[in-house]
Amino acid sequence: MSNCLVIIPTYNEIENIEAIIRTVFDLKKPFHILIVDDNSPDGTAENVRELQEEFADQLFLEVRQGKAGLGTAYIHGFKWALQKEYEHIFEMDADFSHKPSDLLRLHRACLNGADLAIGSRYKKGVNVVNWPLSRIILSYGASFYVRFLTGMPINDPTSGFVCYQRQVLEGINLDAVRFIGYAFQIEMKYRAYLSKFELKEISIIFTDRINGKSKMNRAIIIEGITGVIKMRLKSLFNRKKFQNGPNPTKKLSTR
Ligand SMILES: Nc1nc2c(ncn2[C@@H]2O[C@H](COP(=O)(O)OP(=O)(O)O[C@H]3O[C@H](CO)[C@@H](O)[C@H](O)[C@@H]3O)[C@@H](O)[C@H]2O)c(=O)[nH]1
Repeated sequence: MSNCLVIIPTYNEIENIEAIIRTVFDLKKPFHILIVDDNSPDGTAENVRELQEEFADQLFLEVRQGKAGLGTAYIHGFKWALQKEYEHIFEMDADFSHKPSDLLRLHRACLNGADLAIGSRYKKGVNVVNWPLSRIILSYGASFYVRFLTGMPINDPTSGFVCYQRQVLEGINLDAVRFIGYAFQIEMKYRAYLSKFELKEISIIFTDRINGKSKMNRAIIIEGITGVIKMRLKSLFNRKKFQNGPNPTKKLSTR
């Protein structure tokens, strides 16, 4: 039994899914993988089912009815993981924009005491390869915007490459998480930050996908811009709702 689960949300990732799964299973650490697929029309889930015959005890699949957003896909995955024994739960994109071998670096940071390790594109300059300038400006600008509004000392709050200690997910009220697009990444980090968990950024290089398409759209951008202001105001007026905090009774023993 592995104590590390990598959650990969997928929508139309047929060109990447098999390669990313094989690459993670080839790493030195025995990771498990949970794919949360939103009934992708391109047959991503069927491809995963075929691979489950080869990786029966390591590869899991949850298929939802339709495209319902990256945020709710992760919440679904977190709840699934918390019903099992996993101690470290990772988020990673399916498209190789996050280098699977960096999972080991995020894991090490959590083993060394971080509650939440963030694969950070902006910890040391701008480490993004092959994104158009407009996307870099949007993403980098978003980091300034979030830091300015929330005061959270994180250079890459929208990063989708993360390792959570189990106790962080147990300490956050997952049913209260509101964002469904990429702003979900900001909300999770903000809730963890307000709950006094230790967040640590690990510098990574993010390389834009070669295969398939980004699911970024206007609604995701608008949710990010307006949602962060609402989130900040809510946290000012009702801080307790954001501050579940570490729950010592739920902490796992160090096995
Ligand atoms: N199940 C599910 N998966 C989804 C959905 N939308 C996107 N995904 C999956 O989520 C991952 C990230 O989506 P991309 O569309 O590839 O993201 P990106 O544009 O490259 O965005 C990156 O930058 C964002 C902003 O900095 C990050 O927030 C995001 O996590 C990612 O790293 C991919 O595995 C994609 O299939 C959805 O509605 N449902």
